[in-house]
Amino acid sequence: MTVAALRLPDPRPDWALFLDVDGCLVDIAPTPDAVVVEPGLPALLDRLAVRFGGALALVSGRPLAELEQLFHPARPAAAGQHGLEWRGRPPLPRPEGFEALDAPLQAFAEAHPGVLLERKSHGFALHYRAAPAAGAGALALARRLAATTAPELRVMPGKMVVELRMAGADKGTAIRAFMEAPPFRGRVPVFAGDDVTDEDGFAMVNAMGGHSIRVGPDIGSGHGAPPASAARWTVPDAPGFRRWLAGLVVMDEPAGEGAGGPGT
Ligand SMILES: O=P(O)(O)OC[C@H]1O[C@H](O[C@H]2O[C@H](CO)[C@@H](O)[C@H](O)[C@H]2O)[C@H](O)[C@@H](O)[C@@H]1O
Repeated sequence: MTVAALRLPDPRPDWALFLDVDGCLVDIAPTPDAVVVEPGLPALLDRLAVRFGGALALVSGRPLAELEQLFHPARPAAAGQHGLEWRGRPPLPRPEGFEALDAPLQAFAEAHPGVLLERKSHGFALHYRAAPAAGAGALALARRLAATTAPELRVMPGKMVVELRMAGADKGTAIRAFMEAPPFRGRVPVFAGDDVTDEDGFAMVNAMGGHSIRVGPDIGSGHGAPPASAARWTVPDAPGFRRWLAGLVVMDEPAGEGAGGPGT
């Protein structure tokens, strides 16, 4: 099993940066719309994009429109909804049974005070951060709906959330797609994430000879024991990750790999 190293890789100008949003670029907040973007962050993203030859992308579970709103006036490359949504590409058709999910999910939210239903164009998220006892029920409901009503949807537990999203893409396939074209092609992929939903991204950059960075210790979804993470590097928290990110703007010329490299 991989054991994440307790430090971060030495930066190199030939990196392509892939960044998760919640829990990395912004701290986890009580509700999705309560997150706070640090005032200098949009400008930092712009400067990093320049630093890495344009090879910087957000890879998030959030819809693209929200990413653009959050980081305005910066508008970095981005894949939304866990790799299902791409700027400039026609939206995918909605999966069979999608509309029929709204009513039972909304009924669950109404029956469990504190549970919040987030609607996306190709998925739903039942947030139970304010009602942790509802987590098991939310997961059971999502599994039942996926099995009986919408077979193209996948159940994906995350941080105090159960997501139902269309199959066919994930953060790993999103990173691979970015890496197939300029300005990403030929670079070393580096992906940072904090949640179990980021594991596909970690596995992909590992397979491509890149760096996987886990932000924070609690990669688990809250459902049972935390799964082992494929990430090879780790940083204790999101503010620490953002400090490291800020340092990349002023990095020296190629330093090579740090002594010892990541833990294995
Ligand atoms: O892939 P990400 O960019 O990390 O997005 C994952 C999900 O993040 C949001 O939910 C999470 O963050 C909220 C705000 O901090 C928090 O309240 C919630 O408990 C977390 O699960 C977002 O609402 C989802 O749509 C994203 O898929």
